[in-house]
Parts: sequence; structure tokens; C-alpha cells
Amino acid sequence: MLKVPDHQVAGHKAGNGKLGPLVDDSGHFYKPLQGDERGSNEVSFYASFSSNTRIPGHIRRFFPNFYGTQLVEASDGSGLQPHLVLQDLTLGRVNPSIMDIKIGSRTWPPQATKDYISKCLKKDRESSSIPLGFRFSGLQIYESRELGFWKPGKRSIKCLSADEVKLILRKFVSSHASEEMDSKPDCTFASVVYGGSAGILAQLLELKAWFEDQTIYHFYSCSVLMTYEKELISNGKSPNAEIKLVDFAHVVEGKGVIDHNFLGGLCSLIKFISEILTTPDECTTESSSEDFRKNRISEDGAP
Ligand SMILES: O=P(O)(O)O[C@@H]1[C@@H](OP(=O)(O)O)[C@H](OP(=O)(O)O)[C@H](O)[C@H](OP(=O)(O)O)[C@H]1OP(=O)(O)O
Ligand SMILES: Nc1ncnc2c1ncn2[C@@H]1O[C@H](COP(=O)(O)OP(=O)(O)O)[C@@H](O)[C@H]1O
Repeated sequence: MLKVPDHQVAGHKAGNGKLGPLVDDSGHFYKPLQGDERGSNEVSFYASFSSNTRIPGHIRRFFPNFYGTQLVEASDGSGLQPHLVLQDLTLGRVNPSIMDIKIGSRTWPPQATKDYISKCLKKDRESSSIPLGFRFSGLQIYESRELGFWKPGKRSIKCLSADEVKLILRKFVSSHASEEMDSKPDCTFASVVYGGSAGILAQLLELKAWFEDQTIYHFYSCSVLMTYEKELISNGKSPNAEIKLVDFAHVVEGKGVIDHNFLGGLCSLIKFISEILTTPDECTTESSSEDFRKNRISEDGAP
């Protein structure tokens, strides 16, 4: 039995007659193939990546497992449609906090049409992609049983200054993320989620080392998905912090050249996260939280 995923934070979503991914209860994530070349491109990438013997095992673990394609009943009621069958990255996770971070200051591949380039360039210019080398595509932060998740609106998290980005990255690992905590995220979980030998920073550095060398693929418009479970920490366990790469609709051949667009964005993200670990007590400025609050109010349409 297929259903709409509980924890999808970005991208095209199923529901209300729209086409989007579905999951089953045995750990598969069914992503509909977009009708144009994006769908076939993503299938080609997964097929190539799965069979490429030059990909080291410790890097392969940063990608969802690929189980081919399958015709399944699409979420928009259009009948049987081809879907990528992927590993469901949220399987078994309880109340996961998740961030989808689109990496690279440029999100369009070289062979894109003029129209597509101008559409992407507009989004890249208006968001943090060009100045910072990455942008948030979507996120959810678990607060508590009473408060549930904090899920800021899509627009409010894309066009952020460096200080606002720091604020979000701090909120992600804080005990409270909601409005009243805007100016002082406590970063309580920074050391166990971002830090440590198996934490997010260590994983990002491992990925970066591969990107410093690999010239097989260029990953335009691809995201790092960061996930952990806050409640595990309260129960004295490891937070199960993990990074995975998702969205390969715009991956192209590297042709022997470093993917400097992705690598640059990754380095920038790493720098932000390292700084949180070295200065966890540093408070973001009152003005950045006020700016973020204003953005959110204008998006929600109500104070
Ligand atoms: O459809 P839109 O306008 O919402 O744009 C999608 C983007 O949403 P956005 O509006 O930027 O939040 C969407 O961005 P997010 O992943 O949601 O950040 C994708 O860029 C998507 O492109 P593709 O599936 O990777 O080719 C984008 O899809 P296309 O417009 O390229 O079909
Ligand atoms: N394999 C997966 N398992 C679980 N969730 C996923 C998986 N792939 C993507 N997602 C969720 O779906 C969102 C959008 O994925 P993405 O591949 O970027 O779709 P789109 O091409 O529509 O932008 C991600 O932010 C994440 O929340």
C-alpha cells in the first residue's frame, strides 16, 4: 500500500491531486519520473552510479540505494506511471529533524535551455545560492511532543543572509526552534549532531575529500539531506545523524574536471557548521532574527 511520505521537506509533493513521491511500508521511496529529460536523466545517473566500480564504498553510503524503475499508480490519479524506486531515507526514523540544502551557487547544467537558465538564475540570485554557495530548500525541526515540528515556509528560508543561515543551522541543533527562541538558539545538540567522529561535520568532510578528487560527475541542483532524531538523545542514545545526497535530475558528466560548483558550496556549508562547533555560545544578532521573523510574517500573511 503506497502513501504520501510523512517527512518530505522539499520538492514536488503529492497530495491534493498533485504528482509527487510515495512510500511503501517496506522502505521504498517512489519518485515519479518527470516527463521531460529530467526523469530519464535521473534514471541514467542512478544506473551509471550503481554500476560504476570507481565509486568507493564509503562514498556510496551517502547516496540512496537504487532499485530500478517501476510502474505504479501515480499520486495525481493519472494511472500507472514510471517511478524511480529508491531507498526510503526516513524509514524507521521517529520524529526526524531534516534539512534539504541545495548545493552550488549555480543550479543549472551547461546544456540547459535559455529559458531554464534564466528561471534558475533568478532563483539563484534571489536566494543565498550565489552569495553563499547553497540554499535551504526545505526543513523541519522537531521540538517536542507538545509542539511537534517547526516547519518554516519555503520562501522564508531561501533568501537568507549569512547571519540568517547561521541562525537556522543553530536552530537545527537547539532544544527549541520556535519564534520566542529566535535570538538565542541554545545549540544544545551541536556537539552530538554536528560534532564527533561520526557526526555531520565528519561526514561532510569525507564527502568533500571525494569531491576534491572525483571528475566523473557534476551535480547541479543536487541537495544534501541532513537528518537526526532528537528523541534518541533524550533517551541517552546517539542521534543517528546522517547526510545523504538527493535529486540527480541535473547531474552531467564531469569530463575529467572537478565539480567546483558543488565543491565550493560544500566548503561554504562546512565552514558555517565548523564555526557553530567552535563557537556554540555565540548568539546571532538580534537584527538577523528580526529579519527572519519579518520574512516569515510576510509569507504567512499574518503577524
Ligand atoms: O516547479 P517549481 O517552480 O516549484 O520549481 C521547482 C523547485 O521549487 P522552487 O519553486 O524553487 O521551490 C524545486 O526546488 P526545491 O527542490 O523545492 O528547492 C526544484 O528546483 C525543481 O526542479 P527540479 O525538479 O530539480 O528540476 C523545480 O521544478 P521545475 O520548476 O524545474 O519543474
Ligand atoms: N530517497 C528518499 N527517501 C526519503 N525522502 C526523500 C528521498 N529522496 C527525496 N526525499 C525527500 O523529498 C524531497 C525532494 O526530493 P527531490 O529528489 O529533490 O525532489 P524534486 O526533484 O521534486 O525536487 C527531499 O527534500 C526529501 O525530503
